[in-house]
Amino acid sequence: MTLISKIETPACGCESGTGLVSIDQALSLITSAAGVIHDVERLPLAAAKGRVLAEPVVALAPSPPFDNAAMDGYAVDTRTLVGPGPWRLEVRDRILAGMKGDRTLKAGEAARIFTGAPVPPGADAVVMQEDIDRTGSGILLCRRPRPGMHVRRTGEDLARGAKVLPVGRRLDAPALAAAAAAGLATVAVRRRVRVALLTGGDEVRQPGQELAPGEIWDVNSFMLSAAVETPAAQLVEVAHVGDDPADLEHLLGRVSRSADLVITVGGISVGSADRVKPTIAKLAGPPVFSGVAIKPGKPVSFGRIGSAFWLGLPGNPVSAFITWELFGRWLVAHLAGEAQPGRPRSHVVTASPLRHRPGRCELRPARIVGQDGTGRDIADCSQETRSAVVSALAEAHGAVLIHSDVESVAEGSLLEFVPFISE
Ligand SMILES: Nc1nc2c(c(=O)[nH]1)N[C@H]1C(S)=C(S)[C@@H](COP(=O)(O)OP(=O)(O)OC[C@H]3O[C@@H](n4cnc5c(N)ncnc54)[C@H](O)[C@@H]3O)O[C@H]1N2
Ligand code: MOO
Repeated sequence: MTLISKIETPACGCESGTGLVSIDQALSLITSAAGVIHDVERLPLAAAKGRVLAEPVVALAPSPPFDNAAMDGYAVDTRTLVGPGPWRLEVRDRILAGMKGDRTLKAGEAARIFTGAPVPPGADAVVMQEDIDRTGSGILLCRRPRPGMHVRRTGEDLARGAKVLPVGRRLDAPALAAAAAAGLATVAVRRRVRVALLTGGDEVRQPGQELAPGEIWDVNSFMLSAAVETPAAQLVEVAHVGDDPADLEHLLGRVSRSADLVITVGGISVGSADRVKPTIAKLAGPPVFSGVAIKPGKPVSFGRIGSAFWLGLPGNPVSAFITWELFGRWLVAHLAGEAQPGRPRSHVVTASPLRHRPGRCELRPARIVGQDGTGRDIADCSQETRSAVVSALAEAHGAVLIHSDVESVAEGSLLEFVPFISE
């Protein structure tokens, strides 16, 4: 079902007796719980980039709307070229893109024509200007053109009424091109998913502030704000809360009334200061899942708070980023109504042998460093994933997936690759 599930065999071990769910179980629990946000808005095409269609796009007119030249050259009627060539044709008319071009071509005539200009009545082919010889006021054709040559036929791209884009299609550049070619001025799209991002911890200060002993600069709010905000998802609140559970409870209660998705970062592990899960339990009862057999990111959890969904990411920045990429993007794509959430599967070969401690499936940040002789990407990564090493993240193009039961990966082995998305 998912890009991960196809490669994750039952022997993977993610499921085995750990009290944690597998990656695939987590994705499927998210899919079952997260319904599409049904609110729809109509936007001008220019404002719809990255949004998800709530109604199909249907062509209002054929595209192209008239037969037109695919090349700069001469419009001719192949039916009037009798006998063996060469044929001399007198050039009448000069038809540029945007002109009517409605004068009928007569036998023995050609019309000068430019790319995109309407092919005049009577003509059935366009000969490239490179393929003729000019002779005074005429042209000399040495080779017989094929009927239809270099003519873009009315409706050959889209017929009137053709279904161009389905509900659930994200309006990327090619989809916007298709909607524009279909003649739509506006499109019906889902409203943006409203996301609240709550980071935590008394030790966290803003970059630039002086650090007292034991304090660190905030990484997560910058990293996740940048990752979360997309055309389909809108950050409605970014807030930091200290370790006082009462503050967290108050904030969660408030943002869960205005957001569709509340993301907490940190405070989700087992320490006594890790107050997110008890607070969520107090406010909303048990989560849908609490912990995934994945490294990094084991404590990642998912559930509800009131009418909002809750995604609890671990505080270690690498763990937070990987779990966002894997589970957060999946969740947002479902809420946004994307018909095909997830990303195309891809595989890479490893640049060097890898060691792995069996237990959890690992997503190890990796950098594409070249291609092998068969064109496959070669991924380089370190011998371990360290969940607080942010510098490794900045160098990575994505993460390789190492199965939980694997102890070593030989150089050149094929591994699934999860690219990091930058929008
Ligand atoms: N006894 C156990 N300890 C831990 C376990 C465990 O199973 N048993 N799991 C470890 C794993 S795995 C992870 S991942 C972390 C997750 O911890 P939390 O989600 O509770 O996160 P925190 O403790 O709040 O923070 C972890 C780490 O990240 C730093 N941090 C937090 N916020 C930020 C921020 N905004 N910017 C930069 N760095 C941040 C924080 O200072 C900590 O160093 O738990 C392990 N422990
Ligand atoms: O699962 Mo944690 O993210 O390894 O540090």
